[in-house]
Amino acid sequence: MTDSITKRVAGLDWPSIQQALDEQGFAAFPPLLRNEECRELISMYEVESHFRTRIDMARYRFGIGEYQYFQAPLPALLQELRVSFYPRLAEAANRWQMQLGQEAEYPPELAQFLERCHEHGQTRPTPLLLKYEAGGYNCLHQDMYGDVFFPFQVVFVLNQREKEYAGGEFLLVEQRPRAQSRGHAIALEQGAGLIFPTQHRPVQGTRGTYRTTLRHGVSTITSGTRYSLGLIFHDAQ
Ligand SMILES: O=C(O)CCC(=O)C(=O)O
Ligand SMILES: [Fe+2]
Repeated sequence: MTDSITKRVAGLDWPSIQQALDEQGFAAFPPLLRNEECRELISMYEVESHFRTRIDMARYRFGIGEYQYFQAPLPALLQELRVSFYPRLAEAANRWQMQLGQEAEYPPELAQFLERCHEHGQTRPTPLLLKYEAGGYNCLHQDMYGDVFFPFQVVFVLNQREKEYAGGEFLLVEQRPRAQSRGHAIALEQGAGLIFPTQHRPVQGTRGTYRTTLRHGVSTITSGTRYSLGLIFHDAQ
């Protein structure tokens, strides 16, 4: 009973995910990581040698909490997640480019995309673990780390909502041109994830396609501790 991450990712309902991405810009999927895998990721948080950088969010006024960027080589589980999510998201990314009248620019495999990052001096891995305690939060932001960036990222919540923490919804705010912004608060179960846009998404209007701007964050954790795993596909400068 050890079906691989690759198999589990292939087994997600991709037609519905692609449709949700096109219609609302983001797509949640049911638990993909098992409880033991979530526990293992959480326990990695304390092992310094896994990480290249630790950020105390308050220090930069990013929020209250902390996160650490994994160091290369990534743990096998993360590498497999990044490699297996990428091709389907590249499909969506290229579809969105076409809708905006731009060229499909994302190669079909992660390795090719990372080569492009490396050519632009972006060589440091970006997958990260985040940890927030009661009172913690993550301000609305975007995660670009250089000229080259992938238009989607994925986040997983690693512990049990309502049992181990409360509050701490994932927030996504969409800024529409010449209109007020719309917010989504998304609660994720342990091991479940969300695919969301890094910066923009195309929306079909009555007079053609336009772009909205997205920012994401996390609402205040009201009790307990919340850990999450951020899967970012572009490397950083
Ligand atoms: O903790 C979260 O759910 C948000 C993580 C985040 O900002 C990211 O994955 O880029
Ligand atoms: Fe983020």
